[in-house]
Amino acid sequence: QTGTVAANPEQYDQAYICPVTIGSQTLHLDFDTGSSDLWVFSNLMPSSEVDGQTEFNTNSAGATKKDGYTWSISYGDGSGASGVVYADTVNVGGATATSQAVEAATSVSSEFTSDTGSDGLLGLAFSSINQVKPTPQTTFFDTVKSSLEAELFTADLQSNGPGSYTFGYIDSSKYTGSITYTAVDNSQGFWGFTAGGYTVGGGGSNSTGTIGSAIADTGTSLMYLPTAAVQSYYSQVSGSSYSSSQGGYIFPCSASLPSLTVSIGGHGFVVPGSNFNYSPTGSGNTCFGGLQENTGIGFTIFGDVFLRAVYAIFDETQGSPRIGFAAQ
Ligand SMILES: CC1CCN(C(=N)N)CC1
Ligand SMILES: CC1CCN(C(=N)N)CC1
Repeated sequence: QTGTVAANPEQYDQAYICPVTIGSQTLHLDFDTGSSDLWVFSNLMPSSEVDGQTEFNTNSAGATKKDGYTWSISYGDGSGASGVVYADTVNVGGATATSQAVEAATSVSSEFTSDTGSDGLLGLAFSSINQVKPTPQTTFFDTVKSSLEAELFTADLQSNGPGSYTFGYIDSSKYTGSITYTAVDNSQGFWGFTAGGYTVGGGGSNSTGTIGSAIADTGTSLMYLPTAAVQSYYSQVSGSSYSSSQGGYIFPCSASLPSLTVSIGGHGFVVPGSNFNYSPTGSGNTCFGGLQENTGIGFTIFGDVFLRAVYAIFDETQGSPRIGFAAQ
């Protein structure tokens, strides 16, 4: 089997939300290659924590409670959720898991309550970091992968318009040139890979540094690189500065933004300058940069700002996992 589903950007491309059918309900979930739990708003939550989201009905005929199973998850930005566990049929664009662990929330943090476009998350990192106790559950991809035409999924994220995720096949209309594959280190549960050198702007203002280990993360909006690369980038953006009040680099919204070329698997991938204007700060006609320092996160993250510039293939067809990137 295969699946194809639209990836709809929230405001400022902050996250990508996809329709998922669970039993007879359709919920809109944030697909996240940086976590491994499929959790949903549910009828078990206090109404004070729900602001229009669709609630998974744990009383529906097809939902089977997994007695004694609970979950609790917290994300890098301090948000979090917790609850209990059911098994139900989950269909993502035609790819169907007949008995998938669906983590029904009994409580969510305010960040999720106010994220009115999202009814929960669908984790696509490795099942080794699933947060269900007493027994971790498999991700949707792990549950269905043996039944897919090919054991892979792909991400084509777009700005301000629908992109797509596919399960089980590569859509050759989504990229140009060839796919460059590189090995994945999943020892921490993420789609980890090694990135090489970088160049700011097309003018050959070559860098001397290399980026090193990184993760490909659809659930992170921005791109977080080592300080040296970030300082090198913003040194080419006139009027840019680090704003402690905004919590990152900002610049005049009218600034001309250079591209950033990153070498992965020996191929240079170009992120256009426009990708690095993330959103207005709301003050002084300054804008918040889509490239920020990785200090404090503990990971170099190739988030949506990078992933919008490529077609990404999350591939387990070779036995050990690999990730592929192609220009688009
Ligand atoms: C390493 C962190 C990256 C951001 N996260 C995520 N997309 N769920 C949390 C883990
Ligand atoms: C990876 C997750 C981080 C937390 N999120 C949020 N605050 N809306 C959702 C995505």
